[in-house]
Amino acid sequence: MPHKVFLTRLKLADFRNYAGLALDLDERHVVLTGENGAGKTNLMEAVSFLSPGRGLRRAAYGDVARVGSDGGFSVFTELEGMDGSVELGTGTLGGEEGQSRRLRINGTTAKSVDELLDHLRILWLTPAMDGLFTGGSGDRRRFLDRLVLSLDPEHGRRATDYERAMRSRNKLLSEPRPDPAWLTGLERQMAELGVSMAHARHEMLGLLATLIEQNGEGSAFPAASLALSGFLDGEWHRPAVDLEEQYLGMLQTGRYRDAAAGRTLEGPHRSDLFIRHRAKDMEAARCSTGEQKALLVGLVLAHARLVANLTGHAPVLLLDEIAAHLDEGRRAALFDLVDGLGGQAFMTGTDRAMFSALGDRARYLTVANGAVSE
Ligand SMILES: Nc1ncnc2c1ncn2[C@@H]1O[C@H](COP(=O)(O)OP(=O)(O)OP(=O)(O)O)[C@@H](O)[C@H]1O
Repeated sequence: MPHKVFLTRLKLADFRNYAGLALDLDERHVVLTGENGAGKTNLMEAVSFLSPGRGLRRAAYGDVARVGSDGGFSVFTELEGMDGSVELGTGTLGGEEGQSRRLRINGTTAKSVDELLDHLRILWLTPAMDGLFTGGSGDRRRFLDRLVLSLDPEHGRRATDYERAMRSRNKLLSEPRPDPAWLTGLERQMAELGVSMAHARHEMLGLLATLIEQNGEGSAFPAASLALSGFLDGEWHRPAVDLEEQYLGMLQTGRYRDAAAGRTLEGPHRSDLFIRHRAKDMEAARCSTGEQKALLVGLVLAHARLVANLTGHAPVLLLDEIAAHLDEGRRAALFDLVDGLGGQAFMTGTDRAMFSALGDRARYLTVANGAVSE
């Protein structure tokens, strides 16, 4: 059984509709119920800020700070974490400095919010992800990159550096006579970063596929088959150095075309994740709404299991409105699966009765107007 990571205390200040909140928790799951607009998702979003990035809404920090506050917000937690008990505090100061998020670990300022990954992994599933299979490829790439990031903390930096090099190359190509040495330098950077980014994505899909294979069919949630395509397809058995040279060559021969297009037309930023319902052998986008939701739940649970297996620590799960579209049997099966992962899960819904199958495995809290009560 993986080691359990759980929040024992959560404190918010000026976070969305919470002027202030202090909540003591224990190792049980947390069920948040309340009317629409009460602040359930906001509370989950606050927990999602205990991972690097902009949280489960991908929000601008300025939007997160409570309207009427001075523009900063904070999220503080005490945690039984991957490295023992720890206090984590994160937030922004507002004003000019409001754009970057600070992190303090046991009262000491950390170099980067990436250090959160030393203490916990957080995965989430929200209604906004319902369109994952039918929406644009950017959403699926981001979804995949979050999966990779949960196991490989370097992935985020590689992706950011790749994007930065690509933007510089695009800008340089828009100039009348770009410096070829500078261009080659940027392209070499893109080749190294791009290949290692794509490599990490392929590796993640391979691990996930093996885990899904081992678990077989027969769960309440269907198994998915996953494939990445659109960048160096069929080449991933070759050594990374060869692939870097190949991509570098593609960038160099594509300069005129990319200059005309105003963007880089080939690279890992163009690949797409193809997801199929395995038992039906049907692409996910063509499955029914309910089937898509079940596939997504299955995928997130498989990923959570993978994180638990590989790190030895079960991730904290944020499941927003997860029970709403499931029948009673599926709901009970979901709760058993979530509980079986061995981590702490936060779940929201409008009706407490929907969670009855969880019994005393969860703590039940009511949210109203940015306040939480038993
Ligand atoms: N920066 C902010 N300052 C103050 N209030 C905010 C801010 N951002 C959002 N809100 C408010 O927070 C409220 C609660 O939103 P939240 O998404 O948490 O609701 P919820 O309980 O999950 O509801 P639902 O069941 O409809 O999903 C909304 O009324 C919204 O207007």
